[in-house]
Amino acid sequence: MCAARTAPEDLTISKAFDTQREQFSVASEKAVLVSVALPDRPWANEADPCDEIRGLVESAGATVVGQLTQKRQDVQLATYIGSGKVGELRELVEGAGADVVIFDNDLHPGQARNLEQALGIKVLDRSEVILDIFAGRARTAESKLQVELAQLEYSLPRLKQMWSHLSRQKGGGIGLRGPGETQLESDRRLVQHRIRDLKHKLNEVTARKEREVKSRSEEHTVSLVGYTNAGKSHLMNTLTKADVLVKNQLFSTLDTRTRQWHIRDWGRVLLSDTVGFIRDLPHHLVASFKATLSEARHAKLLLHVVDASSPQAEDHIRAVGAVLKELNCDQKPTILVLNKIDKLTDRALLTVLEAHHPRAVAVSGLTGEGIDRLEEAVMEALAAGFAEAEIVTDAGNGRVLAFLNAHAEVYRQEFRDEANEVVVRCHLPKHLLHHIAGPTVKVRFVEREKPAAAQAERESA
Ligand SMILES: Nc1nc2c(ncn2[C@@H]2O[C@H](COP(=O)(O)OP(=O)(O)OP(=O)(O)O)[C@@H](O)[C@H]2O)c(=O)[nH]1
Ligand SMILES: [Mg+2]
Repeated sequence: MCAARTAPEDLTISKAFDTQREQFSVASEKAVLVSVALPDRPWANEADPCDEIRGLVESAGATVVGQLTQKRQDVQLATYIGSGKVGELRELVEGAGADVVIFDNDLHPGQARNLEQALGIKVLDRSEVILDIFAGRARTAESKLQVELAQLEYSLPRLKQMWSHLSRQKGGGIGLRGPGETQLESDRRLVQHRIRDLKHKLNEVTARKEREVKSRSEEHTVSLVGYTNAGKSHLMNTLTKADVLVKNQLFSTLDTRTRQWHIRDWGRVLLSDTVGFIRDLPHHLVASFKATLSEARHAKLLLHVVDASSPQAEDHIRAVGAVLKELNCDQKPTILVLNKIDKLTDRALLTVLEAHHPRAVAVSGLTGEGIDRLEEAVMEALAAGFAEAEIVTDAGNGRVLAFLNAHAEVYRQEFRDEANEVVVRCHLPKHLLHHIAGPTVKVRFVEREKPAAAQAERESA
């Protein structure tokens, strides 16, 4: 339920939110990175443990001025890293004149607060940086709502830390006493109120999107999913001759784009490009982006794009698998697309990936290599849910004839006057067959026939 909002509350919350955005934003700041390996969260790249967080921080607009790494058996409750390392970090921060420390790990609000007290500058974690990038890139009303919701849900348990920041900046003490405590309570209520309001708005967007997506349920819908920067948007442009944004940065795409893809000998497919995933994607973001991800959730087929030239390709495949599971998409027909093969200096890496994923298709969105094999694999996968059929029914069975004309690809319709029946030769989704079942309907499965239009196109080529 969403209570009616009043204008002044709106004003207050947006101010509080702006302050919080400012606190969490790292654009044009000098950052020191910290990456901690734990037994259940080892480094993806031992040779350069800060590789990914550096990419994220630079994508957010900050400059990296130093880094600190440590392997630990467990987390130090108060400050995540031990007191010796905190001292080392303080020296690094002072020496480099840093404005912010960014952890590649997720911190509890109390840990961030304690670290800020010890270091004297702001301390952010990986999720906050990802949220900051999303906030900076959100362009449509929908993605702005989604990002704001994710940020507020993330910030709610951290409001106290935010207020201690403000009180320190204003020359006050660190602890929250008296009026600060009251303000904290009222902010908490405002944030909760705004969260309810945003959820309500987003539920409406999600419901509308689901209706739109379902109205295309008879179409061949295919979604590109994959790790951020894997080349999804580039592949979309190559396949559909579209012109969507392609950039060598993390999270270029935040909104879904759908374009027509004409596959030779098959026909039209609707291809969607969507937001990229990353390991440990903040849970709130996945939940908030449900509307944007609805194309992927309802697609008949997923193309899981991976940057095969990355030494972390297997980690990326696993991380994407985890997000797909969270979206209940892990049982969907999926083709693994090993992209950027033009970039591979050592083709042995591709051989290893292909050995692990024998059904994967290797392509280059850049040079077009392998695209014909990808088209074949897509046709094969889409055809698995379809049947070629010859359907015989009474000539007067208008319901079945209308249904077939609306939902199937009808090649021929032949009336047999002597038997007063009609034979329809068509291609249709198997799950629709039960809609036409009845005592006067006979279905016979036959060999696939090329669609007339595709056949003509092939002959003229
Ligand atoms: N060499 C090479 N580079 C590629 C290929 N495909 C994409 N790229 C480059 O990889 C970078 C990322 O490409 P995008 O298509 O924006 O990646 P994305 O998966 O859509 O990324 P997000 O939207 O951020 O999730 C760009 O610099 C592309 O030019 C490829 O096949 N080969
Ligand atoms: Mg993209």
